[in-house]
Amino acid sequence: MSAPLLQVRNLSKSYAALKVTDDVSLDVHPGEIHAIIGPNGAGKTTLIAQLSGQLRPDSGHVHYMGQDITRLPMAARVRMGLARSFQLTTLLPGFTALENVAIAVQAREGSSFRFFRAAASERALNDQAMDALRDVGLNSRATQLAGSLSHGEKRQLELAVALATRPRLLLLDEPLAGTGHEEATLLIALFARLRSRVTMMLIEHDMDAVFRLADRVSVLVYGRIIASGTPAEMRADAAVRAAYLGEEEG
Ligand SMILES: Nc1ncnc2c1ncn2[C@@H]1O[C@H](COP(=O)(O)OP(=O)(O)OP(=O)(O)O)[C@@H](O)[C@H]1O
Repeated sequence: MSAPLLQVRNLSKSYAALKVTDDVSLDVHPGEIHAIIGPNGAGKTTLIAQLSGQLRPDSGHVHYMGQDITRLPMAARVRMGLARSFQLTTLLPGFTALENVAIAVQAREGSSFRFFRAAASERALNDQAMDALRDVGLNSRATQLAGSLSHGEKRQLELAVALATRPRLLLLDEPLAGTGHEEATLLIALFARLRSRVTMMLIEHDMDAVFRLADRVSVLVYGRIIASGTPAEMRADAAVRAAYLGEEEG
């Protein structure tokens, strides 16, 4: 197996007496979709926040592409290709879908666009933004205001914004939350299509999506990883069923 793209070692984080991340170690390999599942409040979002650089762990290490990034700020991680797909709140509702993505492209490219003349620069920006919209199947909605898009389309746009930073590893926090069956099916197909281009870590409550998409699943309960393996292994694991899947069935 190839060297891990992401290595998490003994990561811990507490809020007062509450251990939200408790000695977490896991590997994410290039090309895989690695799902993190667990009951509400298990610490999934807090874990992703420590991987994206939004939150400092109390102890432990995060290595990305062989480099210790534990203390790197989020912007530096994004430049290295480690991006988090943000929640809908970060979309700008009064701007078009294309503008929302163009802003993300500009943030990534930064100064490199200053070398172009204004008109050429704008065209180059829009071309890249349009590519990202096409990647998520939203090109026909480019001129619509983000605020006027349906919930599922906003989720697609959120993904286009993340893809515009050209990530190697994309951290996805409940990308299907709030979507209907049809929207979820479309997004699942989209992630399946993207898997050849980008490695993904996926937090998701939709077990159907997890078992369809994930190559590996890690199960988090009270901040600890209690099991890690293929979806089939996790489905058959008694501790996992008791801690989580059983709860769903109940
Ligand atoms: N800033 C904070 N201060 C104190 N406690 C916090 C803080 N952020 C999160 N927590 C607590 O940490 C625990 C883990 O929260 P987290 O949001 O990471 O869980 P989760 O697994 O993502 O949950 P869900 O599936 O409901 O989104 C929860 O008990 C939560 O109340």
